[in-house]
Parts: sequence; structure tokens; C-alpha cells
Amino acid sequence: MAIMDADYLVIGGCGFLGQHLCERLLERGYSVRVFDIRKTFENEKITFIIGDLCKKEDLMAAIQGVSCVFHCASPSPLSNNRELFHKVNVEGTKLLIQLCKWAGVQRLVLTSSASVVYEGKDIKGGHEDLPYAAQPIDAYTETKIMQEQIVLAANTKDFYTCAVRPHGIFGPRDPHLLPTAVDLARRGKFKFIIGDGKNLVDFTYIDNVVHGHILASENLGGGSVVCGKAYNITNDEPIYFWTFMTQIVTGMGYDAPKYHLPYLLVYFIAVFLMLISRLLSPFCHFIPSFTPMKVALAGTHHFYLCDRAKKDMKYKPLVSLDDGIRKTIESFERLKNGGEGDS
Ligand SMILES: NC(=O)C1=CN([C@@H]2O[C@H](COP(=O)(O)OP(=O)(O)OC[C@H]3O[C@@H](n4cnc5c(N)ncnc54)[C@H](O)[C@@H]3O)[C@@H](O)[C@H]2O)C=CC1
Ligand SMILES: CC(C)CCC[C@@H](C)[C@H]1CC[C@H]2C3=C(CC[C@]12C)[C@@]1(C)CCC(=O)C[C@@H]1CC3
Repeated sequence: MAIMDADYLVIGGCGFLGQHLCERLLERGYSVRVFDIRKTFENEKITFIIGDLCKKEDLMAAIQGVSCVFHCASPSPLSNNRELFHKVNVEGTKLLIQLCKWAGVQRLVLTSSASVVYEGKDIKGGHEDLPYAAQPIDAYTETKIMQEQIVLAANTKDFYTCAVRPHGIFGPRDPHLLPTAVDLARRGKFKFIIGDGKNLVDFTYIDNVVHGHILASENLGGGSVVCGKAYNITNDEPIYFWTFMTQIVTGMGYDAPKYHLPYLLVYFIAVFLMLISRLLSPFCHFIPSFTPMKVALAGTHHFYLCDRAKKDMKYKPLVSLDDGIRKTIESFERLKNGGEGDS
């Protein structure tokens, strides 16, 4: 059955970022098509095509008749599935580029990650020209690096690509950050601050990430400075990691962490537990609550400059960190201490 042409195809459009992106695109008068392996919401203005990014026949049904593609799909960054990360983020992205060219799609905007330059060590005011992490902190980040390299290398005079690098996205309907933090607090595992609590990091409110994506797509085109480049998109307000996390968990009705634990002690315990979980994996499957990736992110500086986006796309955050935290906590009533999420 022939489907209507659309301005945008959002791959991964049923996810946290994807759904917010679709809502904003519709508000701005664009026509939107969604391709995702699952369906999580209804909207009569959107054409949904359910399929697997890794299956050529699925993607071919979605890719024709669109002007620009947003590629937001990825397995959950908190899952531990190296093979799936590679299948979707690398092989799926290669297939997407092949079919974009086959279908005559002109523009591709990839959702990458600021973590592509992060090796678990301090980054203060990181810019986009930092080298890709030679030792990525996990398999997810390793495949995000490969994915970004593939997309930016695909930029030509007829097919325009760029990458948006958000960091620590949070907001209403976030499935990763807030629910994980609340679950740890609910299980009594949020009593300790890892390190001195003075590590500055970026957390980016979802509306600002969406804004950066739309600006990138609108500025992407023949002869544009944006072509073939990566852009950090943050709230431009680095905050102490533990100040942010404390505001979130106390806002959700749980106690603030009180005691400090040495960062290196917690990190090496996390590495030890990861090795144990790998050794036991043929017999039982358990993912430790505190992985080396989470501990590194909780105990080191990692904030980034978005000067390039300000200059090339006139980006500036639309929602402040304080307003974003307030809106996020208000949106998660069901997860508050004593809420239905406790059942
Ligand atoms: N959440 C965060 O803090 C950050 C996320 N990112 C990136 O942003 C993008 C969106 O992330 P979120 O919205 O947070 O994740 P999410 O898990 O909410 O959304 C990802 C979507 O991709 C879909 N998907 C996964 N595999 C697929 C496949 N084989 N075929 C079709 N669809 C598939 C999922 O069904 C899901 O709806 C991802 O590329 C992620 O790497 C980057 C930086 C930070
Ligand atoms: C150790 C605990 C107190 C941490 C609880 C919060 C974490 C679940 C989150 C804090 C930083 C977040 C983060 C991501 C996922 C959720 C956190 C680890 C990403 C890995 C998501 C995907 C990315 O591309 C990078 C993000 C960095 C920050």
C-alpha cells in the first residue's frame, strides 16, 4: 500500500528522544513518519511502520518518499549485549545509509553521543575535535563511535549527513536515567556518594536535545557548514553529578546520599563484579547494579562545549537545568516514593 510522502522519517521514533522529536516536528508543521521495532504511542498525524532497522525489506518499506532521516535507534545503553549493539548500531546504520542513497533521501541526522570521546577519565569542556576514545568505556560506546564515523564518512555532495552528540538526556518519559536512579534508591543502594561529589558533568533536558536535532536538520544541505560534522548539544550548565542526582532522588521522595566512598575503591569493586558476572554467565545471568561505566560517569568530570552548535546553528538551550529538573520530577508522579511504581 502506497504511503504518503513525509518531511521526516524518525528511526527509533517510539523511544524517549524519538517521541519527543516527533511531537516537536508536528508542532512545527512538518509531516512525520516513524520507523521502530515496537510501537509505544498513537498519533493519527504520524504514519507508523513497525520493523527492524537490520532487515532490508523492513527498512525499504519506510525509507521512500522522505526528505530527511533522524536516526535515533539504539539498543538500550544500559543493556549488556555487545552483539546487539554491533548489529543495530553498526550493521543497521550501514544498511540505512545504503537505502537512503537507493531511495534518494538527501539528509541524514544521526543521534550520536558525547561519550564517543570519553574513556572513563576526566573531560572538562570537551570539544568535538577531541579524538574518539581509543578505549571506550563499554560496548555501547564502542559501537556509537563506529556508527558516527560511518555516518560522517558517508557525507557527499549529493547526500548530506551530520551527527548530534547529546549527553545525559533527562526529561518526561526518560526510560534510563531517572528510573534507574529511583530503583537504586528504592533498593537502598543510593546511600553513598562515589568520590568527593565535586565532579562536574552535563545533563541535557530533552527539549534542548530535540531543539538541537531540528536545528541540525534545518541547517543541513548543499554547501552547508554543518555537512559531515558532529555537534555537542548540552544544557550548557555543567553541574556536580551528585547535586543533580540528589535533586532527582529527593524530588522523588527518597533520602539524599550521605556518606562518601573512595572513587577508585568503588571502581575496582565494579570491575571485579563485572568479571565475576562474565565468569558466571554460562550458569547464571546477573548485571551488577554498579557497572564500571556507571561508576566512571558518577565519579569523573565529563562536560562538553557546544560552541560549535552555537556558531553554526545558532543553538542555545530552550529550557534551563532547574526548570528541566522540576518538569521531570512533576512528570514522574507514578515513580515517587509510595507511588504506584512501588507496587
Ligand atoms: N539517553 C541518553 O542519555 C542518551 C542517548 N543517546 C542516543 O540517543 C538515541 C535515543 O536514545 P533514547 O531515546 O534514550 O533510547 P530509547 O531506548 O528510548 O529509544 C531507542 C529506540 O530505538 C528503537 N530500536 C532499537 N533497536 C531497533 C531496531 N533494530 N530497529 C528499529 N528500532 C529499534 C527502540 O525500540 C526504541 O524505541 C540513541 O541513539 C542513544 O544512543 C545519546 C546520548 C545520551
Ligand atoms: C551510579 C549511580 C548513582 C548512577 C545512576 C544514574 C545512571 C543510571 C545515569 C547517570 C549518567 C547517565 C548516562 C547514561 C545512562 C544513565 C546514566 C548512567 C548514558 C550512558 C546513556 C547513553 C549515552 O549515550 C551516554 C549517557 C551518559 C550518562
